[in-house]
Amino acid sequence: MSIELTDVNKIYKSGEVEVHALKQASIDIPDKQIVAILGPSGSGKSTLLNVIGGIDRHDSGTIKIDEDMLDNMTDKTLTEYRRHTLGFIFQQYNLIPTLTVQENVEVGRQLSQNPLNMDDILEKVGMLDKKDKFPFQLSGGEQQRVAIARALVKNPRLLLCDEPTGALDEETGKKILSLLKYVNETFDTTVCIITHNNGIGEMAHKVIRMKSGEIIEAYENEAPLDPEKVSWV
Ligand SMILES: Nc1ncnc2c1ncn2[C@@H]1O[C@H](COP(=O)(O)OP(=O)(O)OP(=O)(O)O)[C@@H](O)[C@H]1O
Repeated sequence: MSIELTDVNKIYKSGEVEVHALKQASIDIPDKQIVAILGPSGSGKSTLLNVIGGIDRHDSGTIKIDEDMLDNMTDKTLTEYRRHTLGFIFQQYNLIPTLTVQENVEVGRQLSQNPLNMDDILEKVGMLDKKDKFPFQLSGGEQQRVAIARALVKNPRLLLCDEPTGALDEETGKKILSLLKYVNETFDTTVCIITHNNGIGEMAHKVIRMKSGEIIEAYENEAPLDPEKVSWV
């Protein structure tokens, strides 16, 4: 799934104060790539992901996802787009504490018209043998695997990840990155990863660097590193 942003602006207003969270952002993300979005806190990374994911609307400019323009999509079409095309993964996993692993993943499956087989996905993320456990019985890395399974079972063409390893230690974080790479290669999923960790840029096909709402740098990596080999900062 390819993504093309042209001169995208997003301004948040609270009272008299305006925050220009995205300033004339233009970027191409080719299909089937892993993209790392880097930048300091408040630089606009989540805003960029949220407008691409149709969670938030941009104020001006154009966003094209494959051949579809998000700009004038009705709320209904945007909901369909989020439901059928996207998977989201967050730093805090957002699992439902009263549901088992299997039941949490079932929530994702129910949202899709074209879901993948639940046990296959649980096996691929290494959680099949723990499918009857509750989130509190799992480590952070295991909970993130379940969150990835919940996103993947929908069979999304685009996976949007906001600090997916932010709560994890280096060893576990690298395992999660390896899983994202595996997902990208196995399912041809385009994967966008927001991170403070510059090392994650080393495994991406493309790196986008943001500062104060602007995309200040974007480059392709000739030879993305294996996730196990990236530096961890
Ligand atoms: N809903 C909102 N209402 C008002 N201002 C917002 C809102 N969301 C974000 N902002 C502001 O927009 C700017 C960009 O925020 P954003 O969350 O996109 O940055 P970020 O790079 O993802 O930061 P972090 O790494 O801390 O998550 C910040 O100044 C933030 O305070």
